[in-house]
Amino acid sequence: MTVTAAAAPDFAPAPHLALQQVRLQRGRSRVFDGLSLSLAEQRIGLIGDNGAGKTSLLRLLCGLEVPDTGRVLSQGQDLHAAGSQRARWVGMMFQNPDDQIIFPTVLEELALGLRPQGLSKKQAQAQALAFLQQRGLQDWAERAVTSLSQGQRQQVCWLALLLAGPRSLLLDEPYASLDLPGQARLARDMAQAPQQIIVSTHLLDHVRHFERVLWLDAGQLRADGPGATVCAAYEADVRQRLQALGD
Ligand SMILES: Nc1ncnc2c1ncn2[C@@H]1O[C@H](COP(=O)(O)OP(=O)(O)OP(=O)(O)O)[C@@H](O)[C@H]1O
Repeated sequence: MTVTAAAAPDFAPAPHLALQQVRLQRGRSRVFDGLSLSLAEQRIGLIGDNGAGKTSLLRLLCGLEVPDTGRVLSQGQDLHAAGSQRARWVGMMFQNPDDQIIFPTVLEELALGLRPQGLSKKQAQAQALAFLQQRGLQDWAERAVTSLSQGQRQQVCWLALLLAGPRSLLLDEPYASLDLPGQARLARDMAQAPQQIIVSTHLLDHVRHFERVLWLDAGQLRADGPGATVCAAYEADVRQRLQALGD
């Protein structure tokens, strides 16, 4: 059996997420105050300082945060009204793998993402095993997630998302714990994935070549355009701020 990630994508030709006048309060922070965005490109980067709102934006886009006012749409449909169908539209790889992984073994975790496609537990586990075998990772199938390093757990999260194959993949700091080979593997997988990918990162070289990068600054869109242009503008701003501090 050949199992490719996202083997049966159900996305329309142009995956399209959108925020309409979104206001979001998290704790005491007013994170977004009327943010509107249309996200149609295949590769979108999110950059900006700590606390700028990158994770909050990704959480809104996958339905983990509900806006206080405004709407989040996927292909024109309200994300929050979609219920369980949402898992076929968007999936997120968390910054901290322990926020994502639910099951004790790698195989069970990977199989979970296939269940929304209507597969039985047995069918899902068989597909997940075939997927691991194709990648030479069959030894991982029965391994306890707790026995994996942080970077290996992050890899499991990526594989689970890739296998589940929603039409938009949201990655929050996916490179944070990966070694250099792991980063290269992830970049290669991303380049080959047919889905829309939105990735938040502080490692600008991973998004500099993207067709679109958003620079978030205190919940506002500071710049929006081709990766090379927006990354250069952010770097220049950081240099200027450091100079002003006398560093
Ligand atoms: N669980 C939470 N409860 C309350 N406020 C939060 C919570 N998580 C984030 N915030 C606040 O929301 C704002 C945006 O945080 P967010 O995590 O989206 O930023 P970020 O750009 O992803 O930062 P980083 O680069 O550090 O990951 C910050 O002011 C932060 O203090």
